[in-house]
Amino acid sequence: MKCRGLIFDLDGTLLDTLDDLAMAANATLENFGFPAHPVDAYRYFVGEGLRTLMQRIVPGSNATDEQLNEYMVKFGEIYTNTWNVNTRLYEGIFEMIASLSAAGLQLAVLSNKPHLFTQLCVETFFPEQPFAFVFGQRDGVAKKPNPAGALEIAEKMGVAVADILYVGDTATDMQTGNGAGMRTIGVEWGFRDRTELENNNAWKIVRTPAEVVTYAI
Ligand SMILES: O=C(O)COP(=O)(O)O
Repeated sequence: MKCRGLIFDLDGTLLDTLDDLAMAANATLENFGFPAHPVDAYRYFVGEGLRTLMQRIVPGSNATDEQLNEYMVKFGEIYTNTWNVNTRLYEGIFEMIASLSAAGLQLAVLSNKPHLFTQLCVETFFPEQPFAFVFGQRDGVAKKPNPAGALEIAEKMGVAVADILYVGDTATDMQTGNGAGMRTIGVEWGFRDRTELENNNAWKIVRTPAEVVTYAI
């Protein structure tokens, strides 16, 4: 075994959530009379949690906390009903998780998506519950790239950080894993490009989920 545990990012790594996130965010903008953004722009808007997403998509940069809270509530109302229209596992993810799980490795998800939506996504797409720990953004825990969530998972797994692979698709993910002292794997099928992963010191960069398995087992 080349590691004892793996932590996965969710949006852009396990699940292609881009269309549904963009649709709900644009519907939120429309609700408040703001212009929509092209779906591809959301590749860069998403990644630092829901509050930051709202800050990035509304015009100007002077929204108050109260306004941001209102936007977040509206987004939540919309996304609750529409999160699963086009969302799907990336090709090869199901098989990758099945192989890692069958090998007895401990698996976890760590996302900046709100915690309840993270749990909903994982429960829906992985009904066989291969992940021992599933954490989205939670009150009281610093979001990624702060390594707090990754370190908490390592402790709960009872595995040294050097024996954990952290897999994600963005600079934030590479910074999180590296900051926790884990080896980071950047995935090319996600929201961002290879250069971003290189510039943020990915230990390895992979083109397919099957390659992750070769670094793990
Ligand atoms: O919803 C977000 O902001 C990002 O979610 P992720 O951490 O799973 O990429």
